[in-house]
Amino acid sequence: MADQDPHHILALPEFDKPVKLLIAVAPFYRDIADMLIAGAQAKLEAAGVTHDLIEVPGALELPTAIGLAHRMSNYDGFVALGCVIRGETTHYETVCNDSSRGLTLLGLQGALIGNGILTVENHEQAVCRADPADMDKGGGAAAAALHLIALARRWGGETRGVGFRPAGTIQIAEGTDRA
Ligand SMILES: Nc1c(NC[C@H](O)[C@H](O)[C@H](O)CO)[nH]c(=O)[nH]c1=O
Ligand SMILES: CC(=O)[C@@H](O)COP(=O)(O)O
Repeated sequence: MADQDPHHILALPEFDKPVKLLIAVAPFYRDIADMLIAGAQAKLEAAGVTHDLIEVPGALELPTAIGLAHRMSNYDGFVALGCVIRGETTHYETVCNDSSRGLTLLGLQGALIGNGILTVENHEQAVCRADPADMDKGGGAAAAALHLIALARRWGGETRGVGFRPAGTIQIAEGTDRA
């Protein structure tokens, strides 16, 4: 059950200022995407935060879409949702590795992202991981984004538009505990 999933053992952070996230979805498998969305939306609602939702064709487009939103809008964080199922060729490795690495590189540049892209061998594996009543990976990705936003607010003030600051230059926001 989702409650047993290690990604759900941290209590959701609480925020004293509004938080807005972007859920970016690659509905290559519509049924799986809908379950991931439901899990992520439930988690964000439980945390009392708002969100927008966009869709792109596939997982390979998720880093580009999130990068655009990070540069051109003012979301506090992002949830990337998708499902990659192995086919006959090596394209699976490309889609998995490049979508994941793209999100990681964006994270290192200051975009606060929870990665809910499933990389599985078959549809059955995807269903139990996407199901909010089972492993709830969509909810887990949303929770991860919220924890990163809480960290950013603890150490660096508002997250909107915050970029990656070299070590030693982070401004400690008034009233927060020093890191
Ligand atoms: N095979 C899967 C894909 N493939 C499509 C790529 O993500 C991309 O949209 C295309 O190469 C055009 O750039 N995408 C998934 O999300 N899941 C798959 O299983
Ligand atoms: C993960 C994929 O890109 C997959 O759908 C491609 O299938 P195939 O390797 O059979 O072309």
